[in-house]
Amino acid sequence: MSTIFVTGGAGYIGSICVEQLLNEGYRVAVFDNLTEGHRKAVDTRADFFQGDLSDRTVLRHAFDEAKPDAVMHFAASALVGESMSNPSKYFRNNVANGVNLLDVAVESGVKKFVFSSTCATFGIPERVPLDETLPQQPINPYGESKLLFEKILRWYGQIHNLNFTALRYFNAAGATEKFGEDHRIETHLIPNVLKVALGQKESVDIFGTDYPTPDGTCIRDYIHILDLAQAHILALKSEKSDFYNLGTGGGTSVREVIDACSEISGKKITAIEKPRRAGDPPRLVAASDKIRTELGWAPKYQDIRQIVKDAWAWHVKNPGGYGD
Ligand SMILES: NC(=O)c1ccc[n+]([C@@H]2O[C@H](COP(=O)([O-])OP(=O)(O)OC[C@H]3O[C@@H](n4cnc5c(N)ncnc54)[C@H](O)[C@@H]3O)[C@@H](O)[C@H]2O)c1
Ligand SMILES: O=c1ccn([C@@H]2O[C@H](COP(=O)(O)OP(=O)(O)O[C@H]3O[C@H](CO)[C@@H](O)[C@H](O)[C@H]3O)[C@@H](O)[C@H]2O)c(=O)[nH]1
Repeated sequence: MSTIFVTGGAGYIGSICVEQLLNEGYRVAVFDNLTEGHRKAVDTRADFFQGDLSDRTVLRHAFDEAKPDAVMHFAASALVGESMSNPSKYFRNNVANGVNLLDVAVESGVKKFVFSSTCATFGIPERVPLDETLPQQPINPYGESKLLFEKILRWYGQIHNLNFTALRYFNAAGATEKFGEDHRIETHLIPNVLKVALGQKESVDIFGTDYPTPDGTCIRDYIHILDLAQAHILALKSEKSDFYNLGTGGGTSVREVIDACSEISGKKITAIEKPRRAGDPPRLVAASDKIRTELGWAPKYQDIRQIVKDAWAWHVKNPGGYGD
């Protein structure tokens, strides 16, 4: 049985990947500083180490105890908008702290590293859907920090013989029965719209209605968290080091997301048109042929309403999130 060391395993995507890894029979050790994550989001079957990636001593201690075969690295600062006002936080956490993790992983003899990268490494793409051959020219510090780490990972792979898979996710969404999305300050579109449906917020903002898209709002490729988790489990088994774009290939505008949330919840959603948010590309949709062909990935959720349905079910059951 393999042991997977999961950084950021108390966060939104990490917690659900941990649950799916455990369901597949892996042993899991979660490492998280709980700045964004929640202790209750850590599956009770996993071991938990509270610590910060900047602290190599604590990190080494956790590796010594867990003795992992592989690392999944979800921990990061991950908000496009915040990165435009506080770039330092992004370069420190996503680059410098990531190098700490790589060093400890290599010293501990880890052979496989799976990294949460992002479509934000591409910036404003020359064409859509985005495949892996497009140039990576980020337009925000968040995307730049993830691109820097991709480059570092390639060097560590080559020099230290570390097998890696970098998954460039598009927009993660949805929930499982037990785990869902609960950020202390919620900036993401779907949970914010659902808060309006729950009566916890009066309205949701639409950031920008003058984009060159059919309805003037930004288009994103929303991928169900379970499809994302499946890609991670396939990546663990891959012997080839590589970079993959990970999305469904379908694009949904901000207005379409709001309509889907209204339909699924049966509630009227008040939306307020606001200026563009800095750092947002107009349209990001994945071409995921490479991961489908090479790793055999096959997403089960293609319809935004199915994704919203699972998110809504979780929010209705947990109106206060994880309650901390
Ligand atoms: N949410 C998305 O749509 C999306 C899309 C593309 C890529 N990603 C990437 O996926 C990963 C997970 O995203 P998420 O939405 O689950 O974010 P999240 O904020 O919910 O989870 C991140 C977790 O990492 C922990 N963490 C952060 N810095 C840490 C540090 N220095 N030491 C220890 N723990 C630390 C936080 O406490 C949190 O639990 C991130 O790397 C993000 O960049 C997310
Ligand atoms: O209240 C809101 C929140 C968001 N948006 C818009 O909705 C779209 C999606 O925004 P959001 O849900 O904040 O996600 P992104 O900014 O696209 O970023 C997510 O998706 C990226 C990949 O596209 C990841 O890299 C990031 O980590 C993750 O936060 C964007 O056009 C936003 O401008 C609104 O109009 N109103």
